Amino acid sequence: MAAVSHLKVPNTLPSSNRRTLGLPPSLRQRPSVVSTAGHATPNRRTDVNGVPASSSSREDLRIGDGPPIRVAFQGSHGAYSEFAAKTAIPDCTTVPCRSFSDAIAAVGRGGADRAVLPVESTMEGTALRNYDLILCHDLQICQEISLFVHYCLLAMPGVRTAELRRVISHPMALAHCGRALAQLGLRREPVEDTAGAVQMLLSRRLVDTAAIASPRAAAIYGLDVLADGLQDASWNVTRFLLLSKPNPAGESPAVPSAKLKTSMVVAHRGGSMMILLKVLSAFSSRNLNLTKLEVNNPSLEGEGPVLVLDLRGMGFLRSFPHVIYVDFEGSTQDPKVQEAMEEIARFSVFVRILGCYAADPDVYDLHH
Ligand SMILES: O=C(O)C(=O)Cc1ccccc1
Repeated sequence: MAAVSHLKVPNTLPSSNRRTLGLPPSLRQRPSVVSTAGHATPNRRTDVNGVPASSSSREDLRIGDGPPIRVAFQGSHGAYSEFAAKTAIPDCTTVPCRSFSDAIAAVGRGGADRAVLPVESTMEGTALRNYDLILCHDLQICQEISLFVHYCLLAMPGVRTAELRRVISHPMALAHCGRALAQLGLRREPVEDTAGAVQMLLSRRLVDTAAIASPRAAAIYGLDVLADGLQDASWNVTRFLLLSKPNPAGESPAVPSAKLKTSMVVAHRGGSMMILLKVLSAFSSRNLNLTKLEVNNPSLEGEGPVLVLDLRGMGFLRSFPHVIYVDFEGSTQDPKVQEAMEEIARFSVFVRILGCYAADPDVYDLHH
């Protein structure tokens, strides 16, 4: 995906979602944070009907009356993506994969039922190239989950900070802890994933190297936590999407109580600002709330056009220099949404719905 300039529509959460759970003041003004403290699997919010408010009914129907849902993730056990999967579908079985592409391929060949991908974080918006993968494959977005990510500095038992010379972790983790790592004077080396970095410390018995990973990874692999909360920003949230094979009828999830959300990509002929205004108008004129609006920026060097799989017929990849990513509250079953889509189709080159799923504005916190 071309680098995306961040014209982001702030997350406007309905006031009813603003619940705090005794969190430090710095988090109070944010969306509610759901505590997972002390739970083998995170506790779940349910609505008045006792229906888990944020998972689609398909997941809950399968839980208890069929084999566990298998969720493929990139990394090793203890990776943040694995925790995101366990938070989204507590009874799932996780399937570690070498890369995000492998996680998607696992769903395509039936080795997993879902793939979970980190797609954006509060620190640098959609800096992750995982939207490319979603656009290039025929999977659909079926669930979202946001994690408050705590980065810890882990080292082999007994190693002291003064003995460290370098630190290894997933590129995003290294980026999110830039200030702290600069203060520690450690040389940063990116590896596949955070839990994989921990395994590397162990397998190579590295005593001059630390890893940035989750508190869970420290517990799983028995490493010392030399520091916690290394992230530069006090509010460090990563949003993950769960992908599944398209449901045959293409219908929206029958989720009785939660708000539905739709993600889509709009390709256009250029003149982004004018197109942007038209997209905004198509929704605002119908009181449809956007939760994400980002445009690509093909003028940035090294950022080519965006490849999108056109699902019509046998499916073929198309290349678009100008695209806009939109998430909005509502479903394609809603007549007002259908009117907005028809209006957008009139001035764009191509529109693809990436998925319709239960909106989950809460932020799940590993620690609290
Ligand atoms: O490497 C991991 O643990 C991942 O799951 C990728 C990641 C890295 C940093 C924040 C969120 C997800």
